[in-house]
Amino acid sequence: MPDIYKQAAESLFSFQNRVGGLKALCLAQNSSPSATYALSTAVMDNYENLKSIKGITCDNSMNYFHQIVLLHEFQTNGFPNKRLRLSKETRNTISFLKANVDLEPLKAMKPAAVFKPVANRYFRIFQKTSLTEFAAALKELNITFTQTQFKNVVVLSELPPSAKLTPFGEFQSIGSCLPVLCFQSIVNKGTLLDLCAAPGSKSLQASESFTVTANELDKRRFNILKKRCEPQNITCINADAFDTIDRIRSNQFDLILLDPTCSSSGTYNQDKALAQKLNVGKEKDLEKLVTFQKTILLKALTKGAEKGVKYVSYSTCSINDEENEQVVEFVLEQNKKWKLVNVLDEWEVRGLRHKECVRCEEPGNGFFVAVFQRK
Ligand SMILES: C[S@@+](CC[C@H](N)C(=O)[O-])C[C@H]1O[C@@H](n2cnc3c(N)ncnc32)[C@H](O)[C@@H]1O
Repeated sequence: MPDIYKQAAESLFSFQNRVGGLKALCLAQNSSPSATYALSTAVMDNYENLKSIKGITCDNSMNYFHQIVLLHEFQTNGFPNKRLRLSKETRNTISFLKANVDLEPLKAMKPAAVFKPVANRYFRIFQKTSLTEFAAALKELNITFTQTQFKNVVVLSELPPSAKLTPFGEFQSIGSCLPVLCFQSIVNKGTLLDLCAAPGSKSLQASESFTVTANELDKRRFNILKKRCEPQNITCINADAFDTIDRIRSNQFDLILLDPTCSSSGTYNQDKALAQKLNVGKEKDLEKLVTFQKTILLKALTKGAEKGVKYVSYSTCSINDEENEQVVEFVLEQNKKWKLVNVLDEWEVRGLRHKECVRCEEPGNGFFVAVFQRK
């Protein structure tokens, strides 16, 4: 058994430092990535309670997140068994907590009062999954689910060990599901190029309707993408999206999905205090990020128009106008061959100045999607 406590602490620490999305960071861990993700998200749900415990090192350091993870474990199962192969850091953190923190209030809290999820826990059910089988599996785990407005996206009452649900679908937030749901509402088949694809959630979702090619620049993230996507017959390319766009052949792709690196400010809005403290999305490199987003989208649209692409989606898990509507306005001004297409009428939250676009403003699941159609 690997030391998932240290791995979860590392993932949460990197997530806080905006190295990447929590899911991708956990999946990048060497061993038991799914268990690490389940633990990390459970800690996030419990974070408001854990951070109020007196005596911990409140400095947002790796050590702080290690303490938070172990407090969560202490509260749910007791401190990890000494016989497990725990790292020196985990053993030291347990000793620190035992010596410096009053653990009694944690023991006294009832789990029901403690586990108040901050963000909804979404699950995307595969199209091939029978709802009856899925419901039966959840019943066995004592978990309930509620349907969203999309028939294959549900909210789970709590997070089960992810391996138990692997046959039925994927953990994927409703915001992250939106780009492919938008495409599926316009066309029902075709070829799709996902330009910034790792860790592969949208490529996997898209592969249920389209023939998908998934492109990723970062070698480490590409390896995760490949491991997840190749078994689903998705072609994976490890290259810079700018080069891949240059290599598109005429009529090779009907659709381009562009979900580039962003500030991830939408994933932080579940903890307003933390977001403000970090000044998420308003940091000095926002400008650099926006330049990248504008350049790559413009290139995808320009080449796409030449090579017969019919639709391009642009999405971010940011809630900033600068990374969303302003990027859309910039490219529409620069390239007159494309127009915005109205998507998902039934989705109520729309773009700030463009009712064609969709936004998700739910805490922790902030998202934006625009779909362009070739005129
Ligand atoms: C927001 S994440 C994509 C998430 C993914 N669409 C999913 O749903 O799982 C952005 C990805 O773009 C990749 N990326 C950044 N610049 C790139 C480039 N120039 N070419 C290809 N991929 C790039 C990053 O490494 C990162 O994996």
